[in-house]
Amino acid sequence: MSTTVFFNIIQIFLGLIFLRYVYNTIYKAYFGPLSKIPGPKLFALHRFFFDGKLLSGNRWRLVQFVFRPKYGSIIRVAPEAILISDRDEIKKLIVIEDFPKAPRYAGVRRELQAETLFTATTKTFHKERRRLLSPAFAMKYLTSLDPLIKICIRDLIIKIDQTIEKEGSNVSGVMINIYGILLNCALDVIGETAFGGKFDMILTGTHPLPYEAGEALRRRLARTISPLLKPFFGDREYLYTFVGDLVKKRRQETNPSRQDILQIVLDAQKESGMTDLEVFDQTVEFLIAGSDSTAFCTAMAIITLARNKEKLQKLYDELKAAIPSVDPDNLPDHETLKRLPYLNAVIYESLRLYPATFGTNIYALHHSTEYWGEDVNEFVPERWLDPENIPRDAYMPFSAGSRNCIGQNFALLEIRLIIAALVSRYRIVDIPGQDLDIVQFLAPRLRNRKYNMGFAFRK
Ligand code: HEM
Repeated sequence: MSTTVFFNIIQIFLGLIFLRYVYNTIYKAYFGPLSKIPGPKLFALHRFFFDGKLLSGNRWRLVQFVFRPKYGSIIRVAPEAILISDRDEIKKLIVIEDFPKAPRYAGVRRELQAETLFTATTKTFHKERRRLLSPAFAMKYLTSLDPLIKICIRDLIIKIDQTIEKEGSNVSGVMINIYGILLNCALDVIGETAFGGKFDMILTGTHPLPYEAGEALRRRLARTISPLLKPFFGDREYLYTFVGDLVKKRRQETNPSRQDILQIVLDAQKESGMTDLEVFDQTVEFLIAGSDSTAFCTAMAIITLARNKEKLQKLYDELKAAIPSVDPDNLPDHETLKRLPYLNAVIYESLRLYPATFGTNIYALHHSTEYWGEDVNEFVPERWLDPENIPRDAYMPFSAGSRNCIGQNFALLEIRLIIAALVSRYRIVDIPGQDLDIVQFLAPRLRNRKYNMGFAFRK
């Protein structure tokens, strides 16, 4: 066979493969089982169009403000992806049918096969891992983590106090980057409760571990684009060494001094035969799942309060009656805080307006006039004071069903303590003219991790 004929055959062969691909793509988009679901037809051709929009961080805006009004509560956004914001359909999917998570979650694993609680796609694995780790987040156990969380809130107050004392305060107080400082606080809290000690992010502003955990996540996501990228985006050594040393040190203690999340994971290891790498994966996962999300929610609650002065005053009045004074060595008691109706109402309402969710379209569920009424976009904590007002199944800031957030009580405890401490101790003033530029890559956050607010001591 001549070379020309050989190349012609190869060309025809490749041409046929290409045609088959084009045919399948078009067939799936226009005639496949999902073709009846409304959505942008271009996006139905290839996942690339929807994924590509993620790079700017503004994909959530496109979904909420362009697609949702145009296509309704069930939208096809890729050949095999739909977004749902109808409460009955969401419930059916994640509670009643309890569908497993999509295979794409594997992308954030260390290795494609290395399942973790958050990324588990196998039901049996998830059930067992959840059973093993649940004690770390049980309400009773959280009470013993309370003093560890307070160590970090103490730092938060000391840091803000020092800034006010150093810079003096004018009418609107000293400028504090509320988002930055609350992110540091959330990182310190996970450090203190799951990594044997806070990272001192609040006091020093830097520690390699949180950076390295974020870097590992970015590298893992990059690897999902193509396995060929693995040599360029491999994991770095630091995380493994840090966690490895920590675990070794803890195991050497005959009578572990700290009953923290790390200890629960190590106890679970004894019971289940988890490998050291699995212990590593699980602790790093808590850092990733629990820091940006909690920081975002706490910061949005404080910012929204400061923008609604009457509500801020109402909260202050409630706190003042319940906890007369707050200082670094006298922080509010969570047992008292969890019973304060307006504090809880503020937190629930802020989580409604700014949910830190992934997956299904919870943002649209929380912003639906059909469920919440005409004031859906307003900050109305009062709606939470009467449980009858809350629409059933239309509120899921921590998701629902078997894959709901294992850390939700932990997060609520932390958010209550922080908001109560800040509102009781400081006069907090919004500084107008700043953009609340929310971007979402995995969880939502403020674009530059920055929002300045005025802080002064309350008289
Ligand atoms: C306000 C703060 C938080 C919010 C809004 C939040 C929200 C969520 C949501 C919506 C999910 C479901 C995700 C999905 O379906 O893919 C989830 C799962 C999870 N969250 Fe959170 N979370 C918060 C704080 C935390 C904290 C503090 C931790 C741990 C220390 C944590 C650990 C986890 C884990 C491990 C899962 C996976 C649970 C499972 O699949 O069984 N979260 N979270």
